[in-house]
Amino acid sequence: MSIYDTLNPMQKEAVLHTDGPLLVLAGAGSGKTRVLTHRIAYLIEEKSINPWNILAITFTNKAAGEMRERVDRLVGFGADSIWVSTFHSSCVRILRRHIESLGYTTNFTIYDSDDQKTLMRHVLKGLDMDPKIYKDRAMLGFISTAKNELVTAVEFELNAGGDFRQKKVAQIYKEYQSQLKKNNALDFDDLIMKTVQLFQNNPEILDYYQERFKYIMVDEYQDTNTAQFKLISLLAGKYRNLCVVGDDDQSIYKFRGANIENILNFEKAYPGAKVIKLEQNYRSSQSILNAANEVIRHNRGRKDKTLWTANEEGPLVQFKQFDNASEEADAIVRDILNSSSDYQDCAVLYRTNAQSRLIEEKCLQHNVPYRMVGGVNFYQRKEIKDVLSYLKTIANAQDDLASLRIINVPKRGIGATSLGKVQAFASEHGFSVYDAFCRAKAVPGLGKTAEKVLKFTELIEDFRKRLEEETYSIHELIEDVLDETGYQKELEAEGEIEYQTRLENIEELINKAVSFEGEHEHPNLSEFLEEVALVADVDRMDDSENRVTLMTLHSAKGLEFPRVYLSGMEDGLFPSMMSISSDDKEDVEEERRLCYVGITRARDFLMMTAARQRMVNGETRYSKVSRFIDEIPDTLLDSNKLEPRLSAARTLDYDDSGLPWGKPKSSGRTSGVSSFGPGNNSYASKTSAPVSTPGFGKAFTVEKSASLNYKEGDRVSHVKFGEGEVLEIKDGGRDFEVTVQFDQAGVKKMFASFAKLKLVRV
Ligand SMILES: Nc1ncnc2c1ncn2[C@@H]1O[C@H](COP(=O)(O)OP(=O)(O)OP(=O)(O)O)[C@@H](O)[C@H]1O
Ligand SMILES: [Mg+2]
Repeated sequence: MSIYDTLNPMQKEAVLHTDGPLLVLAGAGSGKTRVLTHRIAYLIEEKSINPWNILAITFTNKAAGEMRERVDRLVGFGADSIWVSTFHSSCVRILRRHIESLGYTTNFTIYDSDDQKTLMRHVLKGLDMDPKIYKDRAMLGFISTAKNELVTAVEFELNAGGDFRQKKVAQIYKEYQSQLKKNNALDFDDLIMKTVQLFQNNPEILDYYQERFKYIMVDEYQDTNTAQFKLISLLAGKYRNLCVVGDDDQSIYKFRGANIENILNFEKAYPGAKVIKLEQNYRSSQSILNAANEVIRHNRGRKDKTLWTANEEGPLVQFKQFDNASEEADAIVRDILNSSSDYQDCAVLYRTNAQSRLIEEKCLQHNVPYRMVGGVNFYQRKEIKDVLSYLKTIANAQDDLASLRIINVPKRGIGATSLGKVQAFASEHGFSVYDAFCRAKAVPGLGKTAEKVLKFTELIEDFRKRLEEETYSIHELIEDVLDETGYQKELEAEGEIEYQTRLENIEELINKAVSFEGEHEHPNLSEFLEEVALVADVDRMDDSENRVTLMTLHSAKGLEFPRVYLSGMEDGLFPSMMSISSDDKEDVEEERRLCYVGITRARDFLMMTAARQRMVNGETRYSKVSRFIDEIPDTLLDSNKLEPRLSAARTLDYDDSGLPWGKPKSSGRTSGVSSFGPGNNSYASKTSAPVSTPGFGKAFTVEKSASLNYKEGDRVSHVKFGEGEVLEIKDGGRDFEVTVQFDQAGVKKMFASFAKLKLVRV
């Protein structure tokens, strides 16, 4: 039996249609991604296309890796010469070869959102603009939107006309761009836009890539923006062998400039295009698919399509409403424990990153291993950014942000005033900051500080020399940087817990370097930094371990899990408050698509949950059940939503604002939430007296430390410090502060959620 026999007739048709434009427009789980992988195999095996001539674009690096693996399995050879990568990674590869024609050098740095913010603040300061009026995030937002639409700073200025504010933004955009250039750096949006410019200005380079990529495929096409659309149009312009697959119902990146028209107008942009629709879902049970179809049916302005499945009916979709978010999280984790599923088959999805904290805590409490995708991105952590800044300075002397970040980390007695002088000197002579550091003696007024600065540059130069030796590896470099710069010593001085966590993070970076070295024949530092800059959050998921996955709905796109929990189904959270209060109806529709994405990640089992009461930004919010739940007929739900339920109140007490909380769900549609705050109940206060809960006329007492499974006087154990006795547990606001007398390590004070203490049963 050939691999193509495992496809249904429509899928097969899509695989066999290799020449000319093709759009596969189909709902979730209908095998779009599978069509792409089989198509690649078919091109190579049956049509004898050179793998070298194939370009496949995926949405995340993880998806790229999976696709490569699947193709590898199908064809068994040649897969490594196919370009399977994200838009950003493909553009980086192209720019690394050709960017010089745009006036950058090929060792350019890629700025992440933190770097962008730092740079923006610097720009606003330089332009003497009030950061309260011109907020860095808003300005970066305008610039990003412009870039996604391929609008340059100059065009932006022209478009601004007489509009005062727009003119100011134009000025900021211009300066931001010139600072990027000065730092030989590109932001993420630049990667696409510069590649488009490169192709537009250099027909011979475009021609080279058109010849190279004779067959182009794009997954998740509904989330491409104008710049990406242009890029693809340029590349496919000559041979038109372009196959895109997507689902207009899963377009969830409008806020990043995704243009749903790209998919809806594909036939206009590519006259004669073949369009194939797939209607059979292979992923989900009938119950799950029914619920998904019901929700998405409520969107207007969509191409009508109904998915069916031959899969089993499976259990009804569950909906459970809890009194508060802590109970919700607790119930989810308990349900995972009670199920017979492997941890790795379970995913907990949420609308906002902030929701993950409670779920994480409950996992820790119940000893359920988990991996969190997103949240505080590993690479955003201070110590990681510090070490990477050293590496960036070593790799690229033009990266001012990096050099400025570490010149006085660890402390070298080089103050802000001295740095001001160096920067002034640098801009006067057109040097990078690092080059100015090297000429510290010539910087006016630097005095004795010059020596200190030169010591730093000597160190950097020394590292560079070592790197020239072939036997010297990146992970050795990191270790030497930690040691010889005194960075590690300074960390040690911060206190045990801080030091341990930070060091563990750095160790993880070293591990990353080691595996990078294993994967590359000639590992080089710039490439390592590039790979690190491009790891989207979702790429940190490691399938090899048996862990529950916690992730936002956005990062779950394209993935599937046997058992899915969709948490926080509350109006005001999901759909978000912003979408509800927006004048644009389309905003709630985008949230609804996100809900559809969430539901359709599940294969066999789906539980949706809501909390009546939740802390949001330090305020207690009382919410009604999400309208998306209302949209699913009761017959399709196994639900407790109509039963007013009194909490078992194990862990929390409630604020006594005198306001009703979470009225039992009414049958009418709701259009918002009430937010009362600030609440006083992020955790119950230890000293709190029994409080009465309005609306229920019943009082309950709460034992604060109930959410920890140990108390003062108990024996506990810690991964690093071993066993000890709990001396004190204090309410530290967001977390408990626990003081422990360890047998070996002495007295330590730590936050409960970080310390991960385990009760030792004696
Ligand atoms: N013809 C088929 N026979 C058996 N299984 C299939 C078939 N087509 C797809 N599948 C399976 O169905 C699941 C969903 O397929 P795939 O991920 O390709 O769907 P998709 O349309 O890309 O979904 P999404 O819209 O979520 O990205 C996968 O587990 C895939 O292996
Ligand atoms: Mg897919």
